[in-house]
Amino acid sequence: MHGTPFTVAFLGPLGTYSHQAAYDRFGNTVGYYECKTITEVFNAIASKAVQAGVIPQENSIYGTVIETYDALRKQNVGFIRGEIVLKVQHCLLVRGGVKPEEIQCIKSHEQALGQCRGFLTKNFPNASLEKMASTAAAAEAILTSPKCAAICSKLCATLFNGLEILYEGIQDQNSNFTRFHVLTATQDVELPPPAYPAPSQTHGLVRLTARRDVTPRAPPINQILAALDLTVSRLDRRPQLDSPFPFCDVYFAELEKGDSSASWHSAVEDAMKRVKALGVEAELLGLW
Ligand SMILES: O=C(O)C(=O)Cc1ccccc1
Repeated sequence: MHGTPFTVAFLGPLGTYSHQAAYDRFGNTVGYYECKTITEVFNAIASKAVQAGVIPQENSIYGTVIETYDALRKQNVGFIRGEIVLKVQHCLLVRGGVKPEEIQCIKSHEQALGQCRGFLTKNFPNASLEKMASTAAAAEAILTSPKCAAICSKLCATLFNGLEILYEGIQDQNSNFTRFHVLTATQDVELPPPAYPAPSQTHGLVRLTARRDVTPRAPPINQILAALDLTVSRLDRRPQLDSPFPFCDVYFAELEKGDSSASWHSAVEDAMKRVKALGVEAELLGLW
């Protein structure tokens, strides 16, 4: 008898950077499940329609992927189990034969539009910019919008018949990397081993919520970080949507293991206990 094949959700369609990142990690050992938005990837994991998902998290030029952190504010959002870093080289694609001077609009994912802002301002100051759900969705859309171009990967020129590359390497810095998270519904879902040697666990993500409606004298973030007393390698902040007070935030502290030989999991659990003793909510969103 065959079990359910291990299936990985990603922001589709085929040809997105998320697809490439997922393939780099899982290769042809798993089934794939295309989603239309990043939020849909989170939903597919939470509803157990898939066993894992790949989510873009940050880019070295344009920074945080906002939709990802907004989703990470929810309860039972899944658990981060790994990361994939992908080198990103953007191309400008058009329908075959379209000249640069004919381009009136440029479509892509907001991250890609942001990563190429300098190029777009210099070369297409009058074109309108249209945010799409993904880079490959933009490539697909220009098949039926001849006056538009798409920012996407070179791979899309092969995947979508009738498109050609007008410019290559158009992002504002030659060095451009996106980091993706591998998510499962819970910590105990068994992941297929990566083709490369699995790195030992050195990262953690903790969500920190100081609730002024519950604890009016909620401590400021510097006191919360001092109580964590671990290396915080990255800190993100998004508005707390259900707070009756304006300008209350949720913080996401990415932790990095130091030299200590103690168990990383228990070091993070102990740090969370110190934070909770201040009356602050601390939830573990990932260990990898
Ligand atoms: O739209 C895509 O291809 C994605 O996977 C999101 C994204 C967009 C731009 C750079 C990295 C990831």
